[in-house]
Amino acid sequence: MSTLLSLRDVWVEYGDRIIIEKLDLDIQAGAFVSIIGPSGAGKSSFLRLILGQEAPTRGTILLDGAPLIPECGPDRGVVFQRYSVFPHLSALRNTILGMECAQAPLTGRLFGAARRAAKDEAAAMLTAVGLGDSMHLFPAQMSGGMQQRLAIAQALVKRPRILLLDEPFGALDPGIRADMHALIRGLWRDYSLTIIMVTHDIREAFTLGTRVLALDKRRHDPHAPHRFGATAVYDLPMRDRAENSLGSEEVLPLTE
Ligand SMILES: Nc1ncnc2c1ncn2[C@@H]1O[C@H](COP(=O)(O)OP(=O)(O)OP(=O)(O)O)[C@@H](O)[C@H]1O
Repeated sequence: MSTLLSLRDVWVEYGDRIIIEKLDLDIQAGAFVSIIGPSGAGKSSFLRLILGQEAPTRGTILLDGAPLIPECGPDRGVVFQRYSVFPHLSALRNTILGMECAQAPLTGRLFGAARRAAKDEAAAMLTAVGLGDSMHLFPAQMSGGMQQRLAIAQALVKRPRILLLDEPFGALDPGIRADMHALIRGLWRDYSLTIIMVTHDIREAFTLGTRVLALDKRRHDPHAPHRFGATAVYDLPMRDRAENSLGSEEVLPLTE
């Protein structure tokens, strides 16, 4: 597997607060990386760096060996725990909109053949996430799990290579979450994605990840809590992609 992302001596600081310090990391194409760590460790900040929403205060991030441009590119998609959709648009229109913004950034609209192609692709993606029968529903008519499926469809319809998940299943019931685990594993395999997922659920991290990274501070100063930042304190290889894919239909019960 080739190296997709390289972080070298990456620091994130807000004023005099050090959030991430000296992070050195290589992420291989096709990996499913779970990120765990205590609240405030900088997990979401880490995702924002990869998404290009923020630039590191110091250090370099390379994507395919070239410096990552600090702007959200179409090669990276993201799904958050709390998902905001356009309430006045159906699932299908919400999904098409994602493509319109990517393909026609100036007008935000596609026309003619391009629009028909976008509609077909959006419909195929909604079917892939299990919303084939719900394309015409509005968000208010959908359950939390269905809305997260829609969020995943919106992210994937732009065909990103990297999918960033920020506690995507945290607000869902355990049963629904298990279904979502099977779904995300299948999509990861079928679309040859590289996934980086932040989760507070240790079991979820170990069940899904080919690699589990724990972000935390190595050093604490009780008098100056922000003097030291978090880094990768554990980096655990779990299993390879083939092994992980084998279990994609298996739904593990979650105990909470
Ligand atoms: N734009 C910002 N300006 C100042 N401080 C920030 C900013 N963004 C994040 N922080 C601080 O950085 C720290 C890390 O935040 P982050 O959201 O990355 O942590 P996290 O590990 O994802 O936390 P949680 O698990 O609670 O979601 C927090 O103390 C937060 O207050």
